[in-house]
Amino acid sequence: MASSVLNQSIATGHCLDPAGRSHDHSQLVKVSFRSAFRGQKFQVIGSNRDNQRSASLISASASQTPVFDPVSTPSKSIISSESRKKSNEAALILIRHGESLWNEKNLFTGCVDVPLTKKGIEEAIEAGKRISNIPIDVIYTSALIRAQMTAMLAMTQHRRKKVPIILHDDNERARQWSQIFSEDTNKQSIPVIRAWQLNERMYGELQGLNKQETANRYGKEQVHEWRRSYDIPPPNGESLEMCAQRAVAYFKDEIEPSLICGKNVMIAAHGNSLRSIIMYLDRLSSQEVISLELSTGIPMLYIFKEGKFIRRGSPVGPSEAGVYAYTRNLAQYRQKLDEMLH
Ligand SMILES: O=C(O)[C@H](O)COP(=O)(O)O
Repeated sequence: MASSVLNQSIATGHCLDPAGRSHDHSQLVKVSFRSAFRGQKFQVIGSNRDNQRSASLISASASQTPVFDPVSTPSKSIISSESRKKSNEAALILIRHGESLWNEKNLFTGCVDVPLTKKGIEEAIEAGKRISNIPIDVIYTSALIRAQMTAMLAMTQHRRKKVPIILHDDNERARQWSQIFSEDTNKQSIPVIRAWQLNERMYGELQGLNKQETANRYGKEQVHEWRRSYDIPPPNGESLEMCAQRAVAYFKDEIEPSLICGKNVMIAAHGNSLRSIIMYLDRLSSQEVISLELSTGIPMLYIFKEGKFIRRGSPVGPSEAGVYAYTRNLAQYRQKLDEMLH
């Protein structure tokens, strides 16, 4: 019986990515454990905070240089390992969940856990087609079903055909009972990490109210202020600033280390938790973020390279020959996928 022993070691603050390159992360705890993905050694990088258990999870063996992961074999590699190191980059895909049943009813949703509508399901599948050629090594979702549905439905369209598997590591039994006993199956899996920190902003006493009726009752300006100001919370709810304090902190502490180690990440979350993360990525002011709106189910691509986030726009469908969102590395990944699949 595979042990899912969690061996915890305080690292020297270095994360070794799969290619053996070390990245200095002072104050980081490197925790490695044989997880539910038996046999596949995972390197769990997380902040030194007491929430090590929710530390980022990156697969240490799934791929060497993630952008070339699924089909690269040394003989076929069209980029020398040296230039790979130089060109090491990571893709970050952000996607707001598809339309939910309460979006359809125009109700304030916040942290109420409602599923997608049929249209939302279709949006998630369409989003999956748009990112079907982009490498994904780990997926983060909020703890809410509408984000998890969006991620899983989108991944049904991915051409690499790896299987996204939601990690259940809330306790030792959950870890033990969700173990996988095949190395090959592990390699064909993508860990999905659920994090409440990525939940939609908590809308307090507006949750469940109709947005139009609320505007009629309290006035359009007041509702707009609650919905789109930076630091004014709805009654007993979270302001965007308060949402950012948890969502951006989680991104920096738990997700960014995976990107630094070259892992390609998808985050499926919510309008406001993603607005707060984009505010960080694009360095928007509290004034600029007010006008930032995210549509449901539209993927946005960033490239993380040399510590910077470069916004690449929203990838159009896989059929387009040369989409502006792709970088050279991503175009080569797509080419290698084509070779593998034909
Ligand atoms: O929580 C909700 O109601 C929506 O997901 C986002 O609402 P908002 O666009 O009013 O912030």
